[in-house]
Amino acid sequence: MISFENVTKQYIKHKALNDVTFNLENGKVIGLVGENGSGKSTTLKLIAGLLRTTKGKVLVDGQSNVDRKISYSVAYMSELDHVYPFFTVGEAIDFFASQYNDFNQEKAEEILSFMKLQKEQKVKTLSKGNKGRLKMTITLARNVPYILLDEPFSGLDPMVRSAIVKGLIRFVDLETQSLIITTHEIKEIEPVLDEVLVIRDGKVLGHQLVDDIRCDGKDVVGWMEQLYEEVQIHD
Ligand SMILES: Nc1ncnc2c1ncn2[C@@H]1O[C@H](COP(=O)(O)OP(=O)(O)OP(=O)(O)O)[C@@H](O)[C@H]1O
Repeated sequence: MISFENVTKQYIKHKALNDVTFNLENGKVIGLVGENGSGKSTTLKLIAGLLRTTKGKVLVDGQSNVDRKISYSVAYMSELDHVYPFFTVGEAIDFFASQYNDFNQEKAEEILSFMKLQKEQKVKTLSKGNKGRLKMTITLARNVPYILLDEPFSGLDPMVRSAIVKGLIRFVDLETQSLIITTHEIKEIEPVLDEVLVIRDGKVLGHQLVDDIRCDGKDVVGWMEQLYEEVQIHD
């Protein structure tokens, strides 16, 4: 389980997260959504142990996010390009396999083929969308309990987005893994989501099981619109 206990994260003067508390249970696909600058990437970076909290605690299976052992539990796909551009796709896969004991090369090959990437292609010649596919491949190929994807679908052609969203779920074993995704593509991702966490101005605006949203006769976008309307009335 991932727990945020009264977490504040302040960058110089700005509070990206402000006294946030929530728990994310294991074995789920969780969408972390909200407007630009609301604090989604900061939340993922805290879980990945890349940032320290200003106040409060982030715990992953009871262990502090800044404990070095966190890297054995969490695979994090950043928004940034972090793959050496002069590698071929195949060399990039070999490199990450050499860096992580939990990297499953066979699974990486399967995901590459699903993503329609050729091993001979040079990383620097890949389009933005294909670089994203490669980063997703590298992250999903790790056998770790928590997979974090930061904006994995940006740059992907809208025509293939839904197919990729549904396909990538095949590569996550929800018996042993959880998938947490930040995204603005809510409609495309909704079919695979178990739970949604909405962040607004560094606060949790809503946290709900998708099944419960559907029981109320709404979809995720409709539910979010209602949340935003309610908060605007109170602002
Ligand atoms: N390294 C940093 N230094 C200063 N401010 C930062 C830094 N990183 C993020 N911020 C600020 O913190 C706030 C939250 O940023 P964050 O990247 O977490 O938002 P986000 O919800 O992921 O946004 P987006 O959807 O645009 O990616 C923003 O106001 C952002 O400008």
